[in-house]
Amino acid sequence: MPPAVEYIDLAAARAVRVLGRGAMGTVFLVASAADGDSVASQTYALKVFDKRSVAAASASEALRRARWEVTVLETLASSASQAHGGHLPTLLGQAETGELMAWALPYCAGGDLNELRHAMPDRVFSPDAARFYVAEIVSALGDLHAAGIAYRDLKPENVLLRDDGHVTLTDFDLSRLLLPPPKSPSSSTSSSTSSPPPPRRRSRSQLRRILGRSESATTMTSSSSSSSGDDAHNLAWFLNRSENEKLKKAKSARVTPVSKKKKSFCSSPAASGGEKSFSFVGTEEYVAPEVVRGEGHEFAVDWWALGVLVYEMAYGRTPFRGAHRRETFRNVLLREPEFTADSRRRWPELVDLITRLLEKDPARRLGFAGGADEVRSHPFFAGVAWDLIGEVSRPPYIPPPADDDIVAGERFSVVEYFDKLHESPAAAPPPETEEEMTEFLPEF
Ligand SMILES: Nc1ncnc2c1ncn2[C@@H]1O[C@H](COP(=O)(O)OP(=O)(O)OP(=O)(O)O)[C@@H](O)[C@H]1O
Repeated sequence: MPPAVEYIDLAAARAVRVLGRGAMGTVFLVASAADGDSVASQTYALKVFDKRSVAAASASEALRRARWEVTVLETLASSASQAHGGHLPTLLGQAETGELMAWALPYCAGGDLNELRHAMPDRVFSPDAARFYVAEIVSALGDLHAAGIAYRDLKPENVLLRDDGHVTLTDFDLSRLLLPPPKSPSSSTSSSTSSPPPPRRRSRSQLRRILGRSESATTMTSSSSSSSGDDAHNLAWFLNRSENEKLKKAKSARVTPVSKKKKSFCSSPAASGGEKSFSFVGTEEYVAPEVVRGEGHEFAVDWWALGVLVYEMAYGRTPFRGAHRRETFRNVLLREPEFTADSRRRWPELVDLITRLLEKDPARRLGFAGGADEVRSHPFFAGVAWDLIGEVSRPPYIPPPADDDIVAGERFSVVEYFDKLHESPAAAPPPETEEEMTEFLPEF
């Protein structure tokens, strides 16, 4: 792990390229010339929120959200819970000026799990490859939950691959601090659990408003329903990253209707200390039924999202996706995931894992009672050396060594990049309108 640093001199930060853009900002690959031990001599990802990029009415909320992400990363840094292999990012440093807020994270050279899936034959992972990645994600979620953080945005695009091929979760602006789950003495099954407190359901009209809020479909490119062949390890063409960029799926639509106007059905306890959150956030294909229903939710939403993710890894599509949001949510509430007869016969443990994670009643869901330990003890993971995961297990795919750009490519100033955007407004992305921003704002 690179050493933690506390301060980044933004004026000196030189970027090799833009790694990605999201609702919260632009992520740069920074690889400045070596000048000692400072962060400026390292290669790292710098996430930058431009305070000028949002409409004034939304600026304070957006800034609060950026700060929240840094707070979560700081919480992780001070948490002793990363016991199973360090699959959560290390906050390397941060900086803030009048215009920009920035924080540095280790650079993940291997892209994300969604890109990698698209590089697979039939766009699905073999059960062995899936087991490797899912085991590391379970470890990451276990560490997060132990730190009292519900992730609430698990999806393949947020699972990044480090240069050693192991995974790191990213994007914590929708995360929520809750009371950590009590330690379970054993990995008991969910059937022995008590029921959760009485749910606070949405009224029928509130539910109708949510279901009817948008008819736009998410963008998914893969529709294969066959399971992986044994050649899923053939990743040769994935090494051609520029080719792979063309296949990158558009980010799944996020669901965060939390504008002030809509708070009537987003009432929540305080940001920390509450055992449940009532806000309505996530990405629609991964959102758990209790979130759609407006019941209080907690760590179990992450185990639901894991079930969706495992299904997608195995089948090349998410299990509940409808033609539009209303249909997706209806499917989440009412439909059971479909499995091919072939996969039931060949990989019964995988099918059982998905079925138990996609249990609609959170109190009966795998992981609800016994947390990550309960998930780890599922037969699908038989043989996984949990204590050594991240150290000795061999990733199915190792990204190529640092590209030439990092070693000798041109650099540009991060500060000037944003200044230029605002000098020539035509080149700048339009500021978010208040309505657009309401899609992104987490409730605090
Ligand atoms: N540490 C990293 N290493 C390499 N690439 C990264 C890293 N962090 C982020 N990226 C790239 O930048 C993109 C945007 O990052 P991220 O998802 O954190 O931003 P965001 O603004 O929070 O996005 P969202 O719209 O999902 O909230 C990612 O999809 C990924 O491609």
